[in-house]
Formats: sequence, C-alpha cells, structure tokens
Amino acid sequence: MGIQITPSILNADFASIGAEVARIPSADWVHVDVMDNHFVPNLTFGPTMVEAIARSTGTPLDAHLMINDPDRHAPAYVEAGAASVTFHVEAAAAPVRLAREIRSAGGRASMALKPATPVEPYEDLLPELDMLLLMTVEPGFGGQKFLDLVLPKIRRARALMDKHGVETWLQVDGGVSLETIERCAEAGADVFVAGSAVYSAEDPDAMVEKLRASAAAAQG
Ligand SMILES: O=C(CO)[C@@H](O)[C@H](O)COP(=O)(O)O
Ligand SMILES: [Fe+2]
Repeated sequence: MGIQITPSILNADFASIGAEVARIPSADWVHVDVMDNHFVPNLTFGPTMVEAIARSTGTPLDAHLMINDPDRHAPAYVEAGAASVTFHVEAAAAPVRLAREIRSAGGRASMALKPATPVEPYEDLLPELDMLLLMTVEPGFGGQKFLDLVLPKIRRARALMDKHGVETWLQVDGGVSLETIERCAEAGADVFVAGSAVYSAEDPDAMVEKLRASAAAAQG
C-alpha cells in the first residue's frame, strides 16, 4: 500500500467536526480516537458520533478504541461505519476471537500496543491482523511528545512481519510530526497518525502532503 497518512481529529473543533474533516481531503484515512475515561483518563465519544462522521465524509475511518472491554464494544464500531477498528491488547480478553469478529463483520482488524507492551508475545497473532498500532505516546491525549524509546520496537515489529511474510500494516500514533516521521518510516512504519501536527498547521491538507513526502523520502 505504501505510505498512508491518517490525521487524528482529537484536537480538531468538535463543534464543527464535518467541516474539520473536509479540511483534509488528501488524507488516506480519518483517525477517530474513542476514549472511555477508564482505559485512559480522558473521554471523547462513542459509536453514534463515529456513525455521524462516517456519513459526513468519503474518506474511510480508522477507529482507535482506547476503551475497556473491547471484546464487547468493538463490533459496534464496524456497524457504525468504521472501515478499520483498533482495540488495545492490554484491554482485550480474547484478542484472536475479537480480531476474527471484526473481520467477519466486514472491518479491518487492528491491535494496539502501549509503549511499554512488548511485541514479541504477539508474533503469532500477526496473520490475524490487518494492522498493528504501536503507540509512540502513552494513550489518552493529543499533543504529547514523541517517545523515541519505541523506535527499536518498531524495527522489531517490522522484522517479525517480514519473517512471517504478512501484509499487516504497521501504524504509529502519538507525537508524529515533520520532526519525527522520518525516524518512524526508517524504522519500518507505513501508516502514520498525526493529530496536532495536522490541525495546528495553517493549511492542514498541505501538512498531510508534507508528512507523506517526508515519510516516503525516509523509506527510500
Ligand atoms: O491516540 C491518540 C492519543 O491517545 C492519538 O491519536 C493522538 O490524538 C494523536 O495526536 P498527536 O500526538 O499527533 O497530537
Ligand atoms: Fe489514536
């Protein structure tokens, strides 16, 4: 698939969300951060809002669920119109069953790891996943500083994907900007979430293109 940019609307104006999404026509995906105030200390929105955003745009939605009990709640986000649904392995009781349920509901199944969660124990799950998300900040808030300590894990995850010959995409999320995207791309990431970097730019869509060009140049 090559490089993909998925702007997070977490720091966009929630009162004008349709217009905010319309400002980024070059985005490959729109990243929607669902937070439940339990798995993370912040609260955003649920499937009703995701459904409204899905209706407002032709760009596919990439739903990042930072919620407890994703086993119970994740399928509702496929029904709400999210083309990709990411659950956190730290919160999932049965990640294999959940990934299969998301796929059988018609979504792309994705699993996220917090910065301190190692990737190696999940090596054998890679064929069950359409995407693996490695968090490059502690989940919960936009605008945090990128954690360089995750870079070796990105390299190790890419090596495991190569070893298994899987098509699984490798996404990074948190503190991704023109300053940090090259390091992520060099390490092997191919899907990049960027929230504050995009929405604090004067021209958010031009920033999407700049991020894409930087990542592509770094990947070589
Ligand atoms: O999932 C999260 C935060 O938990 C992210 O999607 C952030 O919203 C990305 O924002 P920036 O770090 O790029 O500002
Ligand atoms: Fe996110």
